[in-house]
Amino acid sequence: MWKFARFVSATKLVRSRRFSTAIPGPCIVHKRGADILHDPWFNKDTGFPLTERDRLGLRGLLPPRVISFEQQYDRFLDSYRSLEKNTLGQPENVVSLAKWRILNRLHDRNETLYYRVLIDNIKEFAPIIYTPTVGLVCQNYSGLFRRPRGMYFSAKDKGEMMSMIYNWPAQEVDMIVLTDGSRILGLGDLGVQGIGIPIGKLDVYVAAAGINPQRILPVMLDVGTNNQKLLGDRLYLGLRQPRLEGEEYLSIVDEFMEAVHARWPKAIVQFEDFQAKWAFETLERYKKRFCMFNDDIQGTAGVALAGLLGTVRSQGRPLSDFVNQKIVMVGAGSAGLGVLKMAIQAVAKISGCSESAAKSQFFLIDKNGLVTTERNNLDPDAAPFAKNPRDIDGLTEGASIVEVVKKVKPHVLLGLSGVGGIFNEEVLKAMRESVSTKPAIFAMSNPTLNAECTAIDAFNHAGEHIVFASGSPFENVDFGNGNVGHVNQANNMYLFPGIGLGTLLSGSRLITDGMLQAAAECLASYMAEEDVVQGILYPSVNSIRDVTAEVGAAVLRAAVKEDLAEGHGDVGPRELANMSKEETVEYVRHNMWFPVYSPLVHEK
Ligand SMILES: NC(=O)C1=CN([C@@H]2O[C@H](COP(=O)(O)OP(=O)(O)OC[C@H]3O[C@@H](n4cnc5c(N)ncnc54)[C@H](O)[C@@H]3O)[C@@H](O)[C@H]2O)C=CC1
Ligand SMILES: CC(=O)C(=O)O
Ligand SMILES: [Mg+2]
Repeated sequence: MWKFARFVSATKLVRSRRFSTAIPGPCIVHKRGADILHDPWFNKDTGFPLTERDRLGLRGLLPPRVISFEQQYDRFLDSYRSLEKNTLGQPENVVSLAKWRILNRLHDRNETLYYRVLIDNIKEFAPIIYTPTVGLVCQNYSGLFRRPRGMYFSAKDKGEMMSMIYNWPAQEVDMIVLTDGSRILGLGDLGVQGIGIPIGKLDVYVAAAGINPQRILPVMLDVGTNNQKLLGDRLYLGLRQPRLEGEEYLSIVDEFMEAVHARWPKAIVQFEDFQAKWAFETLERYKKRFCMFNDDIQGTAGVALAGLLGTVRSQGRPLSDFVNQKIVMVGAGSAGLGVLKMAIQAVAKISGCSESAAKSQFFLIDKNGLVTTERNNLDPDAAPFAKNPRDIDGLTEGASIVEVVKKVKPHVLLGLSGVGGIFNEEVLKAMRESVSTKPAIFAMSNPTLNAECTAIDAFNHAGEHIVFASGSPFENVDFGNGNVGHVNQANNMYLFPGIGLGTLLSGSRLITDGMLQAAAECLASYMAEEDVVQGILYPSVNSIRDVTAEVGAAVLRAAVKEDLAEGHGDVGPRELANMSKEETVEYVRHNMWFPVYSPLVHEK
């Protein structure tokens, strides 16, 4: 079988220069000829040196001229730029899908070049392989489908998963992203088409955390769909049946988790884009049994908390002032409730008060308005955050967003509702009355059209002095007076890669609240004071590998502190425990996979 460590020794050598001349270690390959050209992991296209063409039976299968990696890289970017030029003026969706296609074709053909292009240009390509374009790809998946990527387990596979898991060709898997397609971004139930999300998230894992792409596995758990349009679509590729519910549903997820654990006991499973009820239920069910976390609940919470603490700093106030910040949360689903829970824990920790006392500053709104204890059929997951009518003078059960904002005058208005434009002009103008010197508006829903407001509307209506963050990227806003409104991207992509990598390198078999809190605290303290006072709460996506190294190290050290670190590869728990903070960051950085062509050596 394949050898997996081929790039590790070369990592350091290559990082220092864009195209190093240092020779990386060899890679053993067990195939020859056209089979190599058709394997995107080994394929170098026209980059195979002549000696390698001879050794591997490739002579005559390629045009004679050898093209360097650097030339291939430039050639790809040139064709990408021509595509941009040729599609000028066409509808945005058409252009985005064309860009996704060209990247996807490279991904299918030559992984080394694909990931190199992605890593070097992450800010430009993240919106294509991740939000917002990945949403469009999921919506059009059945039509775009050319070849499978990842694994598909369906309700029809019940009883077979333990053997099916061995159909995956790689011997080792470190990172799995799993979805059931029931809540894809803010786009709802997309059934099997949601596979685009695990694929996109794992691309971010490779780019940001340097997880070896041979050790990743995107997974779709197809338990049916309740999306009538898809059920009636003749091209739909998933099971044509309503979603399984109750014990039937859970037995499928159980079987999958057992199968993964049996083959790869240390693989980390990231649950992604499950509808809220199953997101919460599966997290409680598995978090003490398997190495897993829910990104929408836990990753988002950490990123949002870092942003909320940033807004306190941006007001020039000490972090201890977080306890006095009034926060209106719009959206009581997996993401919104996850954020509330973590933020309330932070207030309790900072102030030393009980969690129930810490709740007083938070107001929760869902599709039926302000959530209070007077609500009929109050969702049990939201119940702990429901307001007692006695404590909300002048507001009643079901009050609208604008009513709550006008009355509370919050420091922060945070949207995780999935409803585009819900922070309308009236709501944004009401934020002008905020008690904060720098009111903050977080429109965190994805993709772009589902954002609660646009950046332009936020600055126009709420004022140029606000702090703004969105889940999908927007351009900074030019006020035309020499000033610019900075747009932050508040997206869990700043945390999940570090959570995964830190856990992997620690060798922990669980992901604890302590490890997640360490990740959030690390991100919260990442930005320098001079940036934060200008409303820059998160680093540029361009520095995502640096952020991930820090976050990964924080997670690893938390695992060591909790005595959960069993070590990874040759590095045992004692060595991990003896590393200083700086050494841990360097260790994490050093273990990031980096794409370069290695000499291929054939072995039978
Ligand atoms: N920026 C980021 O990193 C992340 C963003 N998200 C985004 O957050 C959104 C929500 O995700 P989940 O919580 O998992 O979804 P969900 O479906 O579990 O929850 C949505 C919530 O919004 C509420 N809601 C719906 N319509 C509303 C309205 N008109 N007014 C007020 N509230 C309304 C619902 O009652 C529900 O409580 C999605 O768009 C998702 O893409 C999710 C995770 C991370
Ligand atoms: C970013 C993300 O995880 C979501 O929108 O669901
Ligand atoms: Mg998600």
